[in-house]
Amino acid sequence: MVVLSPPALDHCSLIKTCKPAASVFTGIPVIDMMDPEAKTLIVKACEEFGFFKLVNHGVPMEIATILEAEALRFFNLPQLEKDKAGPPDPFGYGNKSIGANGDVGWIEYLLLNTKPDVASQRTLSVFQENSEIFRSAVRDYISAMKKIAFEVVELIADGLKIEQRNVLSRMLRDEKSDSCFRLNYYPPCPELQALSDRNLIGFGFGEHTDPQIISVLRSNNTSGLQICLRDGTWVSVPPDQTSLFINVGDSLQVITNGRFRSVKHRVLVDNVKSRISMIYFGGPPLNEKIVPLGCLLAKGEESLYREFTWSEYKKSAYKSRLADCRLGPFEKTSG
Ligand SMILES: C=C1C[C@]23C[C@@]1(O)CC[C@H]2[C@@]12CC[C@H](O)[C@@](C)(C(=O)O1)[C@H]2[C@@H]3C(=O)O
Ligand SMILES: O=C(O)CCC(=O)C(=O)O
Ligand SMILES: [Fe+2]
Repeated sequence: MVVLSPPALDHCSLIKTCKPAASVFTGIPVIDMMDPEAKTLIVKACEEFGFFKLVNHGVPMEIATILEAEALRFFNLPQLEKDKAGPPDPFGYGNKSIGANGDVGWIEYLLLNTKPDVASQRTLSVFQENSEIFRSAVRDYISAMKKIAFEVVELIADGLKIEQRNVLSRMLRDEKSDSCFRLNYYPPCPELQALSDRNLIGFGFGEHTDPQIISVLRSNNTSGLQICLRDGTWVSVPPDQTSLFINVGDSLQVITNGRFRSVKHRVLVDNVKSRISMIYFGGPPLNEKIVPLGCLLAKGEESLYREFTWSEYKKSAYKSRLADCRLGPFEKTSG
């Protein structure tokens, strides 16, 4: 933690020392969803990076553009109005505070339920005139993201040569699937200018892995997202508002017995540009057992993890800090 002289930064907890800026990475796997080889390339990307960019995905850009405009309209409302939609317990508006265990970032967000016509609808109606436009934009976007997530995990099953291609998608398709949706807004942080000489970087969202099976992310054209490569190097992901980015989550790491790795990622803020991102987190039903698929285990290979349900994992994950290794307590070696 760095203590800065007032009045520049009353939010100095959001600023951490950092090694020199990560380089822009040109090696992110790009998967064309229409490519007949997509299934094989997706598996390779999940093994090597736990992350890839999806193009030719067929989601009309307009759906994202409309939602982005509505979200910006919300985040530009007076603070008192936005606060009416909070706190995020579990769904609602959040500001700087991430989760319940002391993590902070230079961020505002809306956490929403992915089930049509429930909490998210109420959250969105609290504050806005014409909130039906926002609600329907959220509904349309979530429904497009669900389709993509189902297809991606079915391609994964194909690529892994699993006979039952719905072995993963059935968990996301289940009406009890515990998925969620997040709209993140990272306002520009002008004070960062003064800090750049001192090698200081502001975090919008600190490093973490996503706990679910798979996350589907779309952002505007502002950079900030970084991923951690297998060798521990942090690299910047070039933004691309027309593409979708897929993250392997902790649950998929377990289901593949570590063959896929959940990707560590984080978001840095910019001093002039705001970033907006929208993420669908595809999770299993609460009572689902998260165990390696038998067909993926080689003869004699044992699970690296003790058996647990998504409900148990989620309970434990939500007690952790962002940067914690959430799978640690479930690894067999840790007793
Ligand atoms: C600090 C936390 C925020 C988080 C719950 C947690 O205790 C650890 C995981 C965090 C995370 C990361 C991915 C998603 O953004 C999220 C909604 C999730 O499911 O796990 C967040 C949680 C959150 O913001 O509440
Ligand atoms: O905003 C982003 O690009 C990533 C945010 C993120 O990792 C999250 O919400 O879990
Ligand atoms: Fe994340």
